[in-house]
Amino acid sequence: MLIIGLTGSIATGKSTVSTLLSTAPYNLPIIDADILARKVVEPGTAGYKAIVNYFGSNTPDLLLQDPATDTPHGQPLNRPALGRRVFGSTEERKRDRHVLNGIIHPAVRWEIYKALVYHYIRGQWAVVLDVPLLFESGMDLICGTVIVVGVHDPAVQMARLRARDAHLTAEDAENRVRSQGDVRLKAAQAEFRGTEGARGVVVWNDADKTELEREVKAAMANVAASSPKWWAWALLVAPPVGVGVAVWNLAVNFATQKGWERKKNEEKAKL
Ligand SMILES: CC(C)(COP(=O)(O)OP(=O)(O)OC[C@H]1O[C@@H](n2cnc3c(N)ncnc32)[C@H](O)[C@@H]1O)[C@@H](O)C(=O)NCCC(=O)NCCS
Ligand SMILES: Nc1ncnc2c1ncn2[C@@H]1O[C@H](COP(=O)(O)OP(=O)(O)OP(=O)(O)O)[C@@H](O)[C@H]1O
Repeated sequence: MLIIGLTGSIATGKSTVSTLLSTAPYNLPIIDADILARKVVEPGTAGYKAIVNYFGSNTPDLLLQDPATDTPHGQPLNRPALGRRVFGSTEERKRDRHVLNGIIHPAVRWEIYKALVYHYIRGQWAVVLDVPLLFESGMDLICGTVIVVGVHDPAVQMARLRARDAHLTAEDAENRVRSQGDVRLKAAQAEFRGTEGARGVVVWNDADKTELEREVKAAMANVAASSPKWWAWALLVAPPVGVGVAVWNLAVNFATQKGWERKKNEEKAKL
């Protein structure tokens, strides 16, 4: 089964692309890390308790105060309020973001592994792993292909974010954009994996949605040519070969990650 990692930066169009990939003619199953990140902090979960323990004492509006949303396990998290605690570039925000990631990411990773096994057993030829922090969390290691959805112009990204999330102030929106790496760098990292053989693919989303559909079609033609369906089924009926190929992929991705880090360090040293 081909694991297609889908990433980008905030509001660059990942969800729009994953919606396209989940419908005809692609019909791919989607594992959405944002959805899982909500599930693992629902009232009553270990993640919820850890967040309330750490952030509760100095975030007065951490929980929603609306009786309509109460559950038997407690009041749900007030996500915009938590977002104000963790998005931004001050040391305090970075530290709090690190703590929140440390609570949520291991739980999300576990949910992702469970979902991958489920789709593998069902004989899917490919599955899309929609993870905003794919590179940062190291999950690109397990992906046969990484698709980065990017926009060249940060102003377009900001305008789309503000239009979609009207409840965010300009400062909130700036903080969210600054909390994620530059999407152009992520695009370069995808290309570094190798565009031939579709290990890394970049979908630029500066124009309208029709153009985006065209970009996605071209990207998926490239991916399907590099990893045909018969190959996924061959791996399913011969598990030892499947395991061998998975180990080989991991090794290649690990070497590529190291190569990318070396390249970035060399570029930094030149400055
Ligand atoms: C802080 C939270 C509660 C804010 O929730 P809210 O509903 O307002 O935003 P939402 O979850 O839809 O996130 C919107 C976008 O922000 C970006 N983002 C989310 N978390 C992070 C993070 N830790 N670091 C950088 N960017 C992030 C992603 O692009 C995401 O798609 C929430 O984002 C969260 O729990 N983040 C930590 C978990 C995480 O890293 N999720 C990303 C996938 S694992
Ligand atoms: N090509 C486009 N033209 C116009 N609007 C677009 C285009 N692509 C996406 N959008 C809009 O931009 C907003 C952000 O897109 P989307 O939600 O897909 O981004 P995302 O990368 O998944 O964001 P997040 O990281 O916050 O989850 C949405 O309102 C979407 O409808």
